[in-house]
Amino acid sequence: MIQTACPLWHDRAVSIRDLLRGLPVFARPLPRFAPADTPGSPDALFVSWLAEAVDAGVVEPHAMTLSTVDGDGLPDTRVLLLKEVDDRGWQFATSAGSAKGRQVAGTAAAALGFYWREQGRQVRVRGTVAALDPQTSAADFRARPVSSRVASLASEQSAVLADPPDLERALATAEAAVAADPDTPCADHTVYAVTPTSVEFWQGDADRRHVRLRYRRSGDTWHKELLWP
Ligand SMILES: Cc1cc2nc3c(=O)[nH]c(=O)nc-3n(C[C@H](O)[C@H](O)[C@H](O)COP(=O)(O)O)c2cc1C
Repeated sequence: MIQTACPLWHDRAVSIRDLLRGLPVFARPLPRFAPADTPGSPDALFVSWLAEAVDAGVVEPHAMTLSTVDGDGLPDTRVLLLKEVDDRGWQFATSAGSAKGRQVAGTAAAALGFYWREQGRQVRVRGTVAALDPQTSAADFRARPVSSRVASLASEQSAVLADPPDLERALATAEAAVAADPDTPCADHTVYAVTPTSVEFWQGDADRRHVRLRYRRSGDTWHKELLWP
């Protein structure tokens, strides 16, 4: 049985429901968003929002949820880091053999979600997803810090870890391999790109007059539309 030092919730005087209802939301100064002044493509607006998030001190503004669909049609989601946004799409790096890697190999569709809470901003990206060329993945792997390369080489990401010492042994083996040859490649490490078909920018407002702007792609053209909050 797993022992836990966490205090049990029912030792507290307040119910979870009451605690949740009492939590404030958007109770801070939030930026204004004028959809009329936005660029023609969502990438340009995303990059400018990202820069504003960095300037505002948002913690890990490049952390995003990646949602995928498994072979039974069941959605799955997890947090990843955004690696790049360019004309190849919105990129992330992971193990092709992981759960998400297998899911996108089966269903090439994905959604990304960003939440910059300090600014009350959300960005949603929906589209198709594909692995980039192996050279891009290899270059991305080489550019990672040693500890990240060792971790990737050692990991059978998402497989069941039946015996925790297996992980220590795999890390020691990977560490030795990288020490012997710093350019040890990792065939499993893959950069994927999401090609968006729609991108929504959402600016929260304390009075619930949230502003939503969606870009929808039709062929090579982006159309912009406002959505009811
Ligand atoms: C802030 C944050 C950043 C993360 N970045 C990555 C990442 O860039 N790549 C990755 O494979 N996993 C990353 N993870 C771990 C994933 O959330 C996830 O646990 C892992 O990729 C296995 O997912 P899967 O079993 O659905 O394939 C990150 C987790 C957090 C909380």
